[in-house]
Amino acid sequence: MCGATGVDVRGLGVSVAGRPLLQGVDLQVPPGRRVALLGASGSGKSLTVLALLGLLGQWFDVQGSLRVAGRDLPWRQAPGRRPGMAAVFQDSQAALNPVVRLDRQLLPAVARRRRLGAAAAGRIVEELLREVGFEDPEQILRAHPSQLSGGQRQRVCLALAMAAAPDLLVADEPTTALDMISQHHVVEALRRCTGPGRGGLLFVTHDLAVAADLCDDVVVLERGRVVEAGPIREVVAAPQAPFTAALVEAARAGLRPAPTPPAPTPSALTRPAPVPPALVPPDMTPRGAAPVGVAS
Ligand SMILES: Nc1ncnc2c1ncn2[C@@H]1O[C@H](COP(=O)(O)OP(=O)(O)OP(=O)(O)O)[C@@H](O)[C@H]1O
Repeated sequence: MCGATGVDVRGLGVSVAGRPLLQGVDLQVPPGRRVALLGASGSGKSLTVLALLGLLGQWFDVQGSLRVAGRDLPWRQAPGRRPGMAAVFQDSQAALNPVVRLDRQLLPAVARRRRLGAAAAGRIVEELLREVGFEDPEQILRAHPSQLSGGQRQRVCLALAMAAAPDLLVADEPTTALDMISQHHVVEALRRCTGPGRGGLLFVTHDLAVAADLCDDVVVLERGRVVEAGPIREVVAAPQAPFTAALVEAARAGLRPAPTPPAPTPSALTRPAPVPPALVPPDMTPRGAAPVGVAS
């Protein structure tokens, strides 16, 4: 549904009681492209997402235009009515009913969204769960949300979002509360569900390393304004805005291995845990520095 033009936000401004919160935000997500929306806490990422999904409260004044597949859309629309869009949020616990088994949540939702009978919906649910990385979908379907880890719950939410076969998936800080291994599984699931030949992705995060691993482009927000935008590899290699340069430097510092401990024979307890290679985008390692995850 996003057609050849995808999603095109121009001059988005949001204010409340005359106080500007977003100003002149431009954001494009071409079909099948993965775009990171990056910014510090309070920079305006969530407001941008809410505007995109049509979910901003009436008390916000909104300016600018939103075109999806060449069609102008209003800034407010009833939940679930945005054509071609689906979303996952940070709090996967709140997105699922904790006291209802997952099969009783997923099957009716998929049957409704795809207009299928129970048997066909069951097959689609299994396919979706496999796509987000579950080898045994039946075991997941028999579980209650509280029996899953945060990362597993997030992938269930992703499967549910993909039931709508969205042209644009909005993932609002889906990995923020997760440990590195769970984060890796969620990132790989997002990679499988979006990209060329699939829908586009708007990946909202404050983590540049994860964004660089997953996304093609980046839009950097600072205090409600876009301070940098472009292909993420170029931005990481040569950030123009001071804020982006600080983010790149911080990400590099965070990814460097800890100094070698003084003990002559380092044990597993004194060594930094190895980072899965897929979590470390190659161009985040400064020239001359040891690759992350390789014990020095
Ligand atoms: N309902 C509201 N009323 C007034 N100000 C608001 C409201 N919601 C958000 N803001 C302000 O808008 C700015 C952007 O908030 P937003 O939640 O979009 O930031 P964010 O980048 O998503 O931050 P975080 O990463 O912490 O979620 C902040 O200064 C915030 O205080």
